[in-house]
Amino acid sequence: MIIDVKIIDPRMADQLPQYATPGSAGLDLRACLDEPLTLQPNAWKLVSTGIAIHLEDPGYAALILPRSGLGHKHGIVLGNLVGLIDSDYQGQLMVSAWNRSDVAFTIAPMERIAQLVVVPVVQAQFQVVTEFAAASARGEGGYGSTGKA
Ligand SMILES: O=c1ccn([C@H]2C[C@H](O)[C@@H](COP(=O)(O)OP(=O)(O)OP(=O)(O)O)O2)c(=O)[nH]1
Ligand SMILES: [Mg+2]
Repeated sequence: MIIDVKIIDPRMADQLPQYATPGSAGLDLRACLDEPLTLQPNAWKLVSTGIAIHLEDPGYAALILPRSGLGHKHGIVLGNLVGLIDSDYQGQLMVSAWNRSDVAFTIAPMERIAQLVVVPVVQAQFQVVTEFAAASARGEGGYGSTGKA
């Protein structure tokens, strides 16, 4: 799939998001910073990526997800937990970097801080009913109704 990308910060021209391996699902996003950014414990900051994408087709969206190494080892996750990029969004991709740890962490300029996953999307339409046509095995059960183990 080809996605239009706009380079907002010229430093990103030769550092566009890439799949690290042939089987990667995520494209690493870099922190387009002028200087190192220190996030104190429990601080969060919106970080520019220096690029914009336009998916255009409403059959796609992109998700911004944490990188597992940064999240697990350093507590650097996302302030919005998951970022959803709409197919019609044309602005700069932004990463809400949140230091959920109790140790300060410094993000270096151009460091890979999160990853972008392009996913298919179905836009649903609602049809109002008073009863669902067929009873399911689950019915209204939820929130652990099937037991613990
Ligand atoms: O981590 C993120 C999340 C969102 N966005 C951009 C793309 C997305 O299409 C737009 C709106 O995001 P969302 O719909 O999640 O936010 P909202 O609070 O509902 O804002 P809006 O009223 O603009 O839809 O912001 C980012 O750049 N990074
Ligand atoms: Mg929205």
